[in-house]
Amino acid sequence: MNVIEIRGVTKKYSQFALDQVSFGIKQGFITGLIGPNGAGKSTLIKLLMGMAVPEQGEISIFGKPMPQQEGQIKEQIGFVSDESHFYEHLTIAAMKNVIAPFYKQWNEALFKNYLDRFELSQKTKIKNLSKGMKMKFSLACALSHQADLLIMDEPTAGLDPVFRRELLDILGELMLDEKKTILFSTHITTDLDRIADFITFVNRGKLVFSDSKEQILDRYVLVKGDTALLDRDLRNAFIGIRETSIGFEGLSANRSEAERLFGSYAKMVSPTLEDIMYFTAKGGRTHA
Ligand SMILES: Nc1ncnc2c1ncn2[C@@H]1O[C@H](COP(=O)(O)OP(=O)(O)OP(=O)(O)O)[C@@H](O)[C@H]1O
Repeated sequence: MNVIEIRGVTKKYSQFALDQVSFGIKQGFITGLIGPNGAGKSTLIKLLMGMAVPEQGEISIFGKPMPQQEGQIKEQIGFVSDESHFYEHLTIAAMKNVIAPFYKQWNEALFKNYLDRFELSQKTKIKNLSKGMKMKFSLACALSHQADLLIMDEPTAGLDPVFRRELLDILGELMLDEKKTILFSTHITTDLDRIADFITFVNRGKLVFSDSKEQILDRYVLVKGDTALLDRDLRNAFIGIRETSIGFEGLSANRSEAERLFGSYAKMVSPTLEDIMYFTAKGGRTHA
């Protein structure tokens, strides 16, 4: 079952357009939303959170239309963003008192539990929190109203490796509850190598793919070989290619075709998500 359905969504800014994007987010899994800087990840998340409205297309969350049923939908969403939406002059306790009444299911014991776990004091003022501490507070708030869907915009940006790993462990723990779903945008793809089940990739405002991580890594192949092997047709078989004095590396989205074209003359290796993102962004093309 899909918790989020996005159909033909278009959002235009003066210099950028999110163009006819469609995909679904499956319940019970972690989906990573990836794309290079300026690809449209935050714009997509803003549309999901009702912070921007699409010019075309439809968004439904838990089967309800967004933004028409925004209030009900948001009860079920925990939102974590790297932009702080808190009042800087308030303490954690005072800020919590502003946030908690918005949620019917706010659980004070759970909130205190997360503050202890994240080593945050209720008395600290928001303005005195580091970036990582703000992220922890934001996560504690998102988790304390027992939302079934966690939407996180670049949650690991600016975090040290220790807390990054702790955060990924917490997300892994949450997934033990099969009803929970996490959508997590990042350009640090190694975080997703660890925990994501599905990957949605946007590039220059277009959807490149939205698929299970296994299927993606089965389909794509990185071909490495001598540049003398390449002619124009073979170059065009790649989504993106990098040539150096010692040879070429090219990404193909069709493993069997690459094997047919290059046979044993080139080396085939499995790409990482970072390779897929790099070559696609460099090639500048979208592909199915
Ligand atoms: N309110 C706005 N008005 C005009 N342009 C905007 C607005 N919001 C975003 N953009 C533009 O839309 C493009 C996509 O931005 P977005 O923040 O969605 O990208 P992103 O994938 O989240 O990038 P990053 O990884 O750098 O955060 C950018 O070129 C940005 O300048």
